[in-house]
Amino acid sequence: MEQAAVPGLCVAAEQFRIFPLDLSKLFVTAQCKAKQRPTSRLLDDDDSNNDSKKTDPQFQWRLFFQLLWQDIFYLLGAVVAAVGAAMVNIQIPLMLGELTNIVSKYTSAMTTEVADFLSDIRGPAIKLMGIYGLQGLLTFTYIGLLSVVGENMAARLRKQLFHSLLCQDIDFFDTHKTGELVDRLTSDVQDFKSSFKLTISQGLRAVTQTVGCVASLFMISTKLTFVMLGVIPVVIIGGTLLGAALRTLSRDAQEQIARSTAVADEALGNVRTVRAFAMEKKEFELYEEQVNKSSALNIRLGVGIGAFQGAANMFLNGIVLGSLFAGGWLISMHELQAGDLISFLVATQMIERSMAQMSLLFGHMIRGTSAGARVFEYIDLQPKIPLDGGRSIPFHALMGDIEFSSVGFHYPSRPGQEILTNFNLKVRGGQMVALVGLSGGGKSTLAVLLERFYDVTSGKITLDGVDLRDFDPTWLRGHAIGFINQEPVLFATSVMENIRYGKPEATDQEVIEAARLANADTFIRKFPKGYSTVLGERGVTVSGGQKQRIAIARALIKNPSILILDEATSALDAESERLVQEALDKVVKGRTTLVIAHRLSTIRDADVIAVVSKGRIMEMGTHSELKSKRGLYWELIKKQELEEDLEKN
Ligand SMILES: Nc1ncnc2c1ncn2[C@@H]1O[C@H](COP(=O)(O)OP(=O)(O)OP(=O)(O)O)[C@@H](O)[C@H]1O
Repeated sequence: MEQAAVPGLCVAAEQFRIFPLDLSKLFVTAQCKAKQRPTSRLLDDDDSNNDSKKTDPQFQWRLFFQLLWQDIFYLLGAVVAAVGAAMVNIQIPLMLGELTNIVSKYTSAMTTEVADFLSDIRGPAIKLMGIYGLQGLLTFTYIGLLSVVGENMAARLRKQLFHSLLCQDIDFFDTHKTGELVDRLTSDVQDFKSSFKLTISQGLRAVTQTVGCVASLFMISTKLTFVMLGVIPVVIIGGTLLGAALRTLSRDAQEQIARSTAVADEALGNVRTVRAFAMEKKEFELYEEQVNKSSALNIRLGVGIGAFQGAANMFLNGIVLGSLFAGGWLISMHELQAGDLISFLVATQMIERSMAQMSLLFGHMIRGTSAGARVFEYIDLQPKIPLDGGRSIPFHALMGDIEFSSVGFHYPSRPGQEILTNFNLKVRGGQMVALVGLSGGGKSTLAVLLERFYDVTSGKITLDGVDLRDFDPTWLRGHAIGFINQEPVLFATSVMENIRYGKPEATDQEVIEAARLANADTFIRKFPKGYSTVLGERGVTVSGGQKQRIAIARALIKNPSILILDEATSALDAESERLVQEALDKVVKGRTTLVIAHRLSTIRDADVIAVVSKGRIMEMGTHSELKSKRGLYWELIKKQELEEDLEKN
């Protein structure tokens, strides 16, 4: 009887190598991953960042099931295969016990016939091989099917979310940082997908295995099982307390990493500003400070995980030793066989592993559902101004008459600050109206209202007598109005594609025509690859004046009836300004044009000049009329002349 335990122990040792229990993963992967939101110099929070005041979004099961519905058969297949694999797994300890009993029978000196051994072992060995094979097949099936479901779901989520974000009102982008939105598209979708896959695969397996193995333990030996169950509460309490402390530490460490990443992100993203202010050393010091804090926290976490893992391993090995001791005692009393003890030990290991997985999964599930809730929140968000739908006027019939009638407006993000109050302005079709005035008076606001980036809060704006809100916004922005501002943004693609952005169906010839009209053709042809030259990120590889003329070509290619020029030349040097102004003079002819200008010299030829201050028109007339009045316009002229004199000297 004493000899019989030896081969059993060898099998047990093999089994323990199959199930290594790496507890460090429990904290590293289950930790609450802090969202890496830019913290702007770590101080954060202006009125545009009101996230901290918002409550956490709720997980929306309706959207979740809608998302899954298309892959329901794959999902059901995966669930069945995962549960099947777990049930097959439960058989393994019992089969190992059976094999051990046969092996131990031949360790006694009386039975040494090889033929007998082979015939005894053949049946159980083939059965175990079959079980291993089936388990492998089922594992392959559920992992494969879950990958299909998970990836399909993530792709659908990303597409729906991106579409929904693109459709949001402009005021949504006033209050949400780009980094946060990109974060939802990338890491939130990723977190949601991974935790979904893990919950289905490992969660179902772990629960089934735990229940099945506990039942097996009772079947093998009720006495030994009760001894085991007696120590489990101690493990759970100890593990929970230590685990909670380590999780907090882990979360702090993650948040600290996010903080240091935000510093690097901001510095690298704004490297030109950093260079211009010679702030490299300061930025490095800021980053160094954050990285040092993060490294200190991570060292503490590492030491904590080491201590926990050491204690846990000691405890788990103690359980093995205790089971061997108690089991051996039962064997000596002929109440248990060596094979049963092996079955018991392997089943115990399986339960430990399954429980460790469940605890790990709990963290994943929390993280996954909150990531999913954040994604669903924006998918479900409806914009107030739709992207399309409404009237349009054929190009030849559009007169371009614009009227602001008693318009009142405040930006949705700042309800307390009235920008326009009872604002009235009439622009006849084909007329050029210039808006001038002190900074912050509301000139650009008039332009964005005309583009219907926002809706007026009172009064109305009409185009050819029709309320702007009745028009199809896509037609309005895509065909009727061309907008050129001080800092146009170009995309990191070829010059040809950048201009074609204004009219996706335009031919190469049309693009070249638009570039010619915008005085851009000559310099584009001088680029190494002409119209195929790829511009750098945000168009940084062209000069300000060139960028502006490409932007003019892009606006012109849609042949808009109305042009809005918002300080289109104010960021340029004298020579570039001359070239751009020349281009603009050509293109404004025959179009209703709203010019917002600081340089009064550029708007002398405007049909009407309106002086805007504090959301109202203070004076209106031609250049010479306003000049002779010696009012606010005259003051502006004097101020500008003074500034120009100062600049020259
Ligand atoms: N997106 C926005 N959200 C909230 N407030 C805004 C927004 N854009 C502008 N404002 C505020 O509206 C007011 C009017 O700004 P607007 O840009 O229309 O003035 P402006 O006359 O064009 O000034 P400038 O000549 O300096 O460009 C300012 O007080 C500004 O701070």
